[in-house]
Amino acid sequence: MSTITQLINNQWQSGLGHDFVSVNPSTGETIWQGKTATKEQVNEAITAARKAQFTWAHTPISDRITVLENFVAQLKEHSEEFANIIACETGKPLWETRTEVGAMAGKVAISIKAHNERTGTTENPMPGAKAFIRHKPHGVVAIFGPYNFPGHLPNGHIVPAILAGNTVVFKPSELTPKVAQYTLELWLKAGLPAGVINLIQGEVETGIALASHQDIDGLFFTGSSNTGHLLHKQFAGHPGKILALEMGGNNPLIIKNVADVNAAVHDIIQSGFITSGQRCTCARRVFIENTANGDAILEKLVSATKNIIVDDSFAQEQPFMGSMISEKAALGMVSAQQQLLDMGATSLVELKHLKPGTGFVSPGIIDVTNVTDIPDEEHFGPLIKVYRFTEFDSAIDEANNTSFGLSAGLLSDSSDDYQHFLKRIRAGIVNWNRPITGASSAAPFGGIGASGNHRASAYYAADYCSYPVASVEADTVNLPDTLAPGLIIK
Ligand SMILES: NC(=O)c1ccc[n+]([C@@H]2O[C@H](COP(=O)([O-])OP(=O)(O)OC[C@H]3O[C@@H](n4cnc5c(N)ncnc54)[C@H](O)[C@@H]3O)[C@@H](O)[C@H]2O)c1
Ligand SMILES: O=CCC[C@H](NC(=O)CCC(=O)O)C(=O)O
Repeated sequence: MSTITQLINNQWQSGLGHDFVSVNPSTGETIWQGKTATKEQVNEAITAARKAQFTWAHTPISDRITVLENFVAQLKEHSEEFANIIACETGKPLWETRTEVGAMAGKVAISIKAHNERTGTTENPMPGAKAFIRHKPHGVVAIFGPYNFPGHLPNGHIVPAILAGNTVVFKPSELTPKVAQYTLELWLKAGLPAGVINLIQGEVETGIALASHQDIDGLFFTGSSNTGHLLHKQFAGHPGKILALEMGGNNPLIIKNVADVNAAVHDIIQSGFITSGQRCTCARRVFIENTANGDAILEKLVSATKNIIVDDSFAQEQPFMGSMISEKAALGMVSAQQQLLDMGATSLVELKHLKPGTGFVSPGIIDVTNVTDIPDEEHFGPLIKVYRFTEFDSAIDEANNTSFGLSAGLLSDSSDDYQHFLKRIRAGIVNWNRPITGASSAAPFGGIGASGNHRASAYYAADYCSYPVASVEADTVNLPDTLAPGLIIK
């Protein structure tokens, strides 16, 4: 196992901090070991990024795109190996990690289109001059990634950032260093110039050293709301630095009048349990109408949930759910469930930790209809909280009764219901008769409130990767035909 795990100025080097390891959560086996980057190494990475930035920004865009397209070719050539590495490090099933690698490759063409459409150059004639709108990169940006999509989500910041001419210092989740290292190996094979993307591995103290460094021009973050809030406080008093925050959610899904019970159950399961509930867009709160139709949907949901296959990433018969990211995360879900039970909730399907030393849990459903004062928290795992409702408007009010606002959805056969819902619900992603997970990279992606700071990523990532420059330009300096009143120039 190599411990040369930091990439600074295209040179691999060992961290000079303390040891840390990455564990396959399905087996408990150590699959990566290294040392954290020290403050000095973070500084070195930022210096390398700074040194490379002007040249990179002024490299013709066609050449920058060539590097990105080479990266896509590398992803395609090594897709199976990469999907295996993501599966080993996250515990996600192989079918899902294959889609993650596919999404990474797809990101490049989408980002190029978005870059041109949203941040291109425009020119307009005006009397005696021309008006231009151009865009410039911010400079050196720090990128922080989460563990649940350790390839795809940092990639969603990195690709548009370097396309726009920024250089990057990337700090991945400490739970997924191996995926990050492999990603950078592919970038190197793609012909990445020195200093354009630097990889800094480590735990919280490495993150703090990077986020608080005075020489970064911005920080693009995907991760938990707690960390995002800390970063936001840290950036207070630095209005010139751009901070893009993509955080968690306490996402509602309302179910009302659906004739096809199986279809409704499918969309609830896809919303709540995909990736073992470890997607920021997962439905945490499912509101089911108190009708015979609601009863039938809940009954089917309970039986289908009990039949969900949970197994190893590489099992011959692929499971719907793999392991959670760690045993700690799995035990955290068991204790969140217990907390709700202690508050008076009723378990409909118990979430169980399946195997000591691993992150395997079975999915759970808990009825919280009669519980008051449920904490407005994101339980980042496969536990659906069910609320039964009678009045649609009360369900919408309760759905909005959260500090978060990432995703929300309605399953209903009535378009009037959807129009009613759409006008009232507060979230950045609002779906009708589709799961609330699985957002498209070709659309803006982000939430309001505690879920983000109005700098949506995916298609709109282009917006926070550069700043607009408005210019009025003329070839020569000319005296205007008419001067301002009181002005005499002879
Ligand atoms: N909205 C989105 O696009 C989106 C996508 C995926 C995940 N998420 C959210 O991410 C969370 C799960 O990911 P996670 O647990 O890896 O998130 P996290 O907040 O624990 O970690 C994210 C990154 O921040 C770093 N970090 C942690 N504390 C820090 C600090 N004090 N200063 C600087 N850096 C610090 C981590 O090392 C990691 O690189 C969930 O809440 C989920 O909803 C959001
Ligand atoms: O865990 C959070 C991401 C969930 C995922 N969203 C995206 O992939 C957004 C698209 C992009 O960033 O390109 C989902 O909605 O399932």
